[in-house]
Amino acid sequence: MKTAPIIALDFDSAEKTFEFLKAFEGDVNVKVGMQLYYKEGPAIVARLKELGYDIFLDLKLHDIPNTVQSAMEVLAGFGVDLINVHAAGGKTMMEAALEGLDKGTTSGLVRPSLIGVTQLTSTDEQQVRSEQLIDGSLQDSVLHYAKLTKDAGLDGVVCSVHEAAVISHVCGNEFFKVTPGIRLADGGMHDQKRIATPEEARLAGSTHIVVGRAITGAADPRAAYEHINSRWKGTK
Ligand SMILES: O=c1ccn([C@@H]2O[C@H](COP(=O)(O)O)[C@@H](O)[C@H]2O)c(=O)[nH]1
Repeated sequence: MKTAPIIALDFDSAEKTFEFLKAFEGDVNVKVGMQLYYKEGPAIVARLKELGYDIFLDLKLHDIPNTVQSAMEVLAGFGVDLINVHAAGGKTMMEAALEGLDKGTTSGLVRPSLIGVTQLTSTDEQQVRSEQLIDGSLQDSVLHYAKLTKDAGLDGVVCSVHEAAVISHVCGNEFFKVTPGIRLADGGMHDQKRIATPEEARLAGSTHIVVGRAITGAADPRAAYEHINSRWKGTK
């Protein structure tokens, strides 16, 4: 997947999605999440692919290993570039996901990169302790999931910018650190807890940033994208 920001297409219809994308060429990366996928199904992925976008299919699979393996075998046929599971599903589940992807990547296809979600960027320290009953810190938990993900043979993780540097240190620079929760300094947090700016993401060693509302909710989404991209790349 290209290193350009990944735009989260959190829309409720194909119509709104393609209206939004009129301002963008096929050279941006896009993310199809649960809302759009559940509404439009595999057809939305096929249409985006035809238009040349690099696609992150963000369905965050989390089930027993056999189910995840079978689902991944199907999803491998979609030809997306990046796909994910919840690391909390465990090492065996992640290995099964990889096996499913390998099996479903038939000739003419390239296996999508597979990443594990560590702790959602909407989760904070307090929730980790009181809701998940984890004794250690949130960073320890994220790092633990990152190591588990690497041991399972995956290509990287979804984490926040705040954990990217320590994950690079332990799992290597090449290991994907895909970081949502990106906000401009004057932007609202919405439901996110572990936010950071594009500059902070670059300096922390994120390999990719995922940006939704800071672009899709902007008065001029194309200008917002260019602004975020230049900060991410360090050209402004
Ligand atoms: O930990 C995670 C994992 C996934 N996401 C997804 O990224 C975007 C972020 O949208 P914003 O509007 O920029 O907040 C959204 O699609 C989430 O499902 C995440 O935020 N955190």
